[in-house]
Amino acid sequence: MTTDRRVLVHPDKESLAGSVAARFITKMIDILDEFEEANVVLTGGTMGEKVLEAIRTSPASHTIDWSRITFWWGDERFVARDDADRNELQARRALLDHVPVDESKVHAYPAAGEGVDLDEAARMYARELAEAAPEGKEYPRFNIMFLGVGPDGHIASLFPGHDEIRITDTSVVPVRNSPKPPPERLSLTLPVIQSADRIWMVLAGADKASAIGLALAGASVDEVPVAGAQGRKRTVFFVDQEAAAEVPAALIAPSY
Ligand SMILES: O=C1O[C@H](COP(=O)(O)O)[C@@H](O)[C@H](O)[C@H]1O
Repeated sequence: MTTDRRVLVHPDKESLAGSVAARFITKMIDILDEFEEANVVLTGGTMGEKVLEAIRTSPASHTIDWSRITFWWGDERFVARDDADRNELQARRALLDHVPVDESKVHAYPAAGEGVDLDEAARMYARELAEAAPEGKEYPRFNIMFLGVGPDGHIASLFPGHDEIRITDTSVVPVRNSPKPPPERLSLTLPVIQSADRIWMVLAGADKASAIGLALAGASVDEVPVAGAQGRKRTVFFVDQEAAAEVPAALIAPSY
């Protein structure tokens, strides 16, 4: 894990989404030059969806060999598969339904109403991760993990002050009583998040400013979960100007 965290500030949501999309396409081409297969973790949330739309509409999106990317999600709302709240549905509509992915490599969480309860759903996703992992590991090596950040500092479905943020002995947790609806969710745990090579956080809006400010000022992970989001190689906050309002100037890298 590296402690180096960068903050790249963009004028608005549109330029932020476009810039992350361009970086994603370039980085994926590099990764797929180096490795046969890549693992990417998607996020729900407003900016997560906007970034996927920007990747889809980029004239360069066809330069990626989509069939060599395995997709995972950092978290999921435990609702019916066709519920508009579902992160999987949002990502499919924004990107996955429009590019030639290999459907066997799209690993969505189980959905509610399909005969599996929340606890079993968490165990099933943990097994899926383990089956795709290198020998002796519990989950794949994630090349890029996208994360959204809530106004309360939550990442994936790990909320401040809730037990799940402290769980380290499993890769996937069932979440009940989420402070943000819907109440039942599934989430990767913090050790899995911290195992990613690159964590790319995408967030915009004034309501996110204090979460990112506190995280970078050294708040505890228990109080502000995003403080614990650090990848092995790179950790980048892609933000708009409003979300950057409380970031110390010294931490802001030029973005172009
Ligand atoms: O519920 C969730 O919220 C966060 C952030 O969402 P936003 O709309 O405030 O950007 C997201 O990261 C997470 O994946 C999702 O399940």
